[in-house]
Amino acid sequence: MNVEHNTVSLGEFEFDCGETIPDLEITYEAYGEFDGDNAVLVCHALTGSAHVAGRDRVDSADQARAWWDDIVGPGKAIDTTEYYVVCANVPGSCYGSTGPKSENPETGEPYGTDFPPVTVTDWTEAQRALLDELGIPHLHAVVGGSVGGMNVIEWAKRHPDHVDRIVPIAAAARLDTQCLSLDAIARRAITTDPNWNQGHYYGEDQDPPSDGLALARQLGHVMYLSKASMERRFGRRAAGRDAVRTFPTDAAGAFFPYRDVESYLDYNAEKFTERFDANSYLYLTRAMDNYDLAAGFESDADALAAFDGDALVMSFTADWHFTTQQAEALADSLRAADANVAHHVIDSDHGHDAFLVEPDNVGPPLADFLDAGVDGNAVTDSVVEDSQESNFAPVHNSLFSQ
Ligand SMILES: CC(=O)SCCNC(=O)CCNC(=O)[C@H](O)C(C)(C)COP(=O)(O)OP(=O)(O)OC[C@H]1O[C@@H](n2cnc3c(N)ncnc32)[C@H](O)[C@@H]1OP(=O)(O)O
Ligand SMILES: N[C@@H](CCO)C(=O)O
Repeated sequence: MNVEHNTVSLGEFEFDCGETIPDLEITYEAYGEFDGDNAVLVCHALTGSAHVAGRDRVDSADQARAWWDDIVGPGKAIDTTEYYVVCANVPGSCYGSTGPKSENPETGEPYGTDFPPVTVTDWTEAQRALLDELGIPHLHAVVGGSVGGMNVIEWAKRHPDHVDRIVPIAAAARLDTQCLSLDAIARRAITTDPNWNQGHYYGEDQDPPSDGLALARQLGHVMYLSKASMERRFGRRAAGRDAVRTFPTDAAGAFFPYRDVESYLDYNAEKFTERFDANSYLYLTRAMDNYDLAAGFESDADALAAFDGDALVMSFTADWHFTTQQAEALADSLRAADANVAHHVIDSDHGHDAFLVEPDNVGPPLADFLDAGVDGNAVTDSVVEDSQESNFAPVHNSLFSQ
């Protein structure tokens, strides 16, 4: 697979908030050959990177490495022998693009929390500027999951003439209140860690706020799983004898079992603190929380009114972070905007991260949609019940199925 891995300087960048930095660098990866009209932009999720595919390419255990390798590659759903696939690390992140841990050229020190607040709009405009730099005026499609799906719909809102097809997966026009509250608690875990130091913890003699970041991630990780899958996978059982608690407990606490689910969350949180920057976690969760498709317009449909391409909205039945009903509301707004829309509901009990780990379910409709739009063979359009009390099961999925 032909892969470019580069960091480009986009020069002075004005953020949505009005602040500027003298130079925004964007790290991106591109796969395949550009033929003028085959570009597909992939938008990564909260803690993802530009490294969307090619698991064997670098020796790293980082979970953000090749995070959609089952979906992107030669002969895969986003076929790199057919499409020129670009994925860029978003501003504010910590995987190469400029963010809080980058050096502020004015001080020679890391920006820390002097870095301007970032929004999903900033990510979209940075991607637009990157594509200009790469000589790509028009996109065949923009695809992304989770907050990457918000990034996708922001493309349809801001650059409706620059993209033919959009695929927001496990996404919504805005986060619900429960998720906002969990994100706020997660940020509090970071900012109350004594090592956080108002976001200036990058000195050689300083430790990062790893305890706060680990807690924040554990809250996030629970949001990405479902009640049923956690029950099935861990139940109430105690962790194996080899499991090691990663934080101290008291003598009374040691009387009770260290549970398998705790071990799982602890292990993954520790791994996460090795790969992600706490300030970036603050910045990117705020961008996600702040996102509101209707901002500046009367409604979501108004915000999307200029987009008349094809849209494949994909959702998962057990995703409570971005529910199937929120996805249906987004699909309805796209329908009202006269786009060709299919809402493909995947019956899965994995939860939100199903978009990362169920390539057999995600791949076929995605591949067929990229090829033929909403008329693609594996693309279905499900009717979703309106009620908050429903179990989100699709009533039928026949409109576009064979
Ligand atoms: C674009 C992006 O989204 S990049 C970020 C990717 N997503 C995340 O990081 C979200 C949180 N992570 C996850 O949900 C998962 O790790 C995923 C989605 C990345 C992968 O899911 P799966 O393939 O099902 O992995 P699974 O959850 O089984 O295991 C994850 C790790 O926990 C370990 N683990 C599993 N059970 C236990 C347990 N009881 N105790 C301790 N560790 C455990 C596994 O050995 C594995 O370790 P490894 O990463 O060192 O190989
Ligand atoms: N688990 C994914 C999706 C979060 O929305 C991530 O960490 O990026």
